[in-house]
Amino acid sequence: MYTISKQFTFSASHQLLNLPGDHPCHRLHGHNYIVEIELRSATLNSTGFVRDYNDLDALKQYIDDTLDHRHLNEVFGHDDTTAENLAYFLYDWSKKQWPEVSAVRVSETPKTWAEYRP
Ligand SMILES: Nc1nc2c(c(=O)[nH]1)N=C([C@H](O)[C@H](O)COP(=O)(O)OP(=O)(O)OP(=O)(O)O)CN2
Ligand SMILES: [Zn+2]
Repeated sequence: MYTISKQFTFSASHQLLNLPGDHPCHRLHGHNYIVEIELRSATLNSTGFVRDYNDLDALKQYIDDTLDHRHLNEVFGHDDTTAENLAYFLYDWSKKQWPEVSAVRVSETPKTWAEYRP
């Protein structure tokens, strides 16, 4: 099995309003998010790729258009704007574009990663 991955970044604000009021993440704050998309395949195409990394530029465009420099609670229309939910949201969109997508990971801080992998 072959696995490839590519990272994308965006900046956004959010508030986890379902946390207790004294939790720091209840307050308005922002992150420089890192999104990592993973694709898997048992075979390679005629070029020797699982898929050309350049094909994934559509995800960069989607992230720029929908998430970058936005308030995530407004984008999603709810207050559970967690890294887990972001990972699922971006997995769901990406899987519809590229069937080889196997997981999406989201980092909010240098020490944290959340992953959605069905
Ligand atoms: N399972 C999750 N836990 C938390 C999430 C999340 O999305 N999933 N999000 C947050 C906050 O939005 C933010 O990411 C804070 O994370 P945290 O690691 O607490 O960041 P800090 O910099 O404050 O932590 P240090 O321990 O000082 O590094 C919270 N939890
Ligand atoms: Zn946060």
